[in-house]
Amino acid sequence: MERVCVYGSGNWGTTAAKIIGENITKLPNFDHKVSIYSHFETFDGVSLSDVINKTHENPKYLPGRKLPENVYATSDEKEALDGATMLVIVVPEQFLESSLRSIYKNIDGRRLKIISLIKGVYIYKDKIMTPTQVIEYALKVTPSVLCGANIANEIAGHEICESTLGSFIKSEADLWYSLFHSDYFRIRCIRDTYGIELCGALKNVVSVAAGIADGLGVGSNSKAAILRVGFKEMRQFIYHRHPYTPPEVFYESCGMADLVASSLGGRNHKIAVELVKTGKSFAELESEMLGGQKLQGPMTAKELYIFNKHEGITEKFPLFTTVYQIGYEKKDPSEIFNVLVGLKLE
Ligand SMILES: NC(=O)c1ccc[n+]([C@@H]2O[C@H](COP(=O)([O-])OP(=O)(O)OC[C@H]3O[C@@H](n4cnc5c(N)ncnc54)[C@H](O)[C@@H]3O)[C@@H](O)[C@H]2O)c1
Ligand SMILES: O=P(O)(O)OC[C@H](O)CO
Repeated sequence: MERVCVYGSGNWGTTAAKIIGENITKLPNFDHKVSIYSHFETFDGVSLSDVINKTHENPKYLPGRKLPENVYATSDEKEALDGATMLVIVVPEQFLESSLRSIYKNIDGRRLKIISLIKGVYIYKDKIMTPTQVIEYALKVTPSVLCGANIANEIAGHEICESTLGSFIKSEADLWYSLFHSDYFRIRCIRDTYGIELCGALKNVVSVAAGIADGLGVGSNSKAAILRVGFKEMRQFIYHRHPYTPPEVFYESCGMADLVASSLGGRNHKIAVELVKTGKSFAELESEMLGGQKLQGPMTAKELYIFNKHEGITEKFPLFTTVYQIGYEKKDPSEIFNVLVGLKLE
């Protein structure tokens, strides 16, 4: 019998629990109860997990969407993980390492099947690592990954979309597929994880660039040019790190589609528009506008910059570098268009 725990009760974590809670009641060999680990916080003076359990709604991170009654939240990690065999890790990248230390302590050496829904990267000295690599290092399992053009609020409203499930273990991919795939959330599986995750992280930087372009009030042609350069830098960076990345990674939901969706309606895009209009910092805008949700794009731009500088390759990634400089070094936002340069036949 499999038992599922969703680790994280943010905007996407709550939506993932909703999808799984809806699907799981049709699946034999699964405990139909799904736990959500909710980092302790209060909402209107009451513990958020108590509010979720009483109202079947997460009013802080996914207001207005009912969760199925078989989904329950707890801020007691031991309770959330008790008996779990399958773990969905969906915390903002800034909390992954501390979360893994707690998970390690609370699973008593059990080997869990894990899937990461996180979009971000980590720099350790001269290495750049993806969330599944960090999880693998900490918990000694090979996680799968789910990543795509997946703006949580739309999926919670059952709007049709696709997502990419990456795994190297077919039996686990089949289980994750049965938990996530539905009429409105269409899962396509491929044999990869790192390329998929790097797409998910890097597109956040490109969607910041797209937001900067929109904040400057430019038209569709200019924005499309920024997306073209961003997509090119994503491919170049991913092949630089993982030369054997399967090409379909770029053409599945986790690649091109996520880049487009995030650059039209994601949080990174929205905040970047305001950065240009108000001159405030990403940190100020995040706390003023996101109600506790976390931005990943600016952080990833900084991590990429540190890594690329160490490798001596910042000039090969002018868009990634310029996003970092606008966000952290007060470069003028209009300089984003300096990444569009002419090209003559050789
Ligand atoms: N929201 C989306 O549309 C979406 C879609 C696809 C992927 N993602 C990715 O999913 C991941 C999680 O994003 P999200 O939208 O669920 O979260 P979110 O941005 O809503 O973040 C808030 C979460 O952080 C938790 N938190 C705050 N402080 C913490 C701490 N000290 N330790 C642990 N947790 C803490 C909060 O409890 C809450 O669950 C991110 O990597 C994001 O890029 C998000
Ligand atoms: O809202 P964003 O910018 O964090 O993007 C959310 C998802 O990654 C879209 O797929």
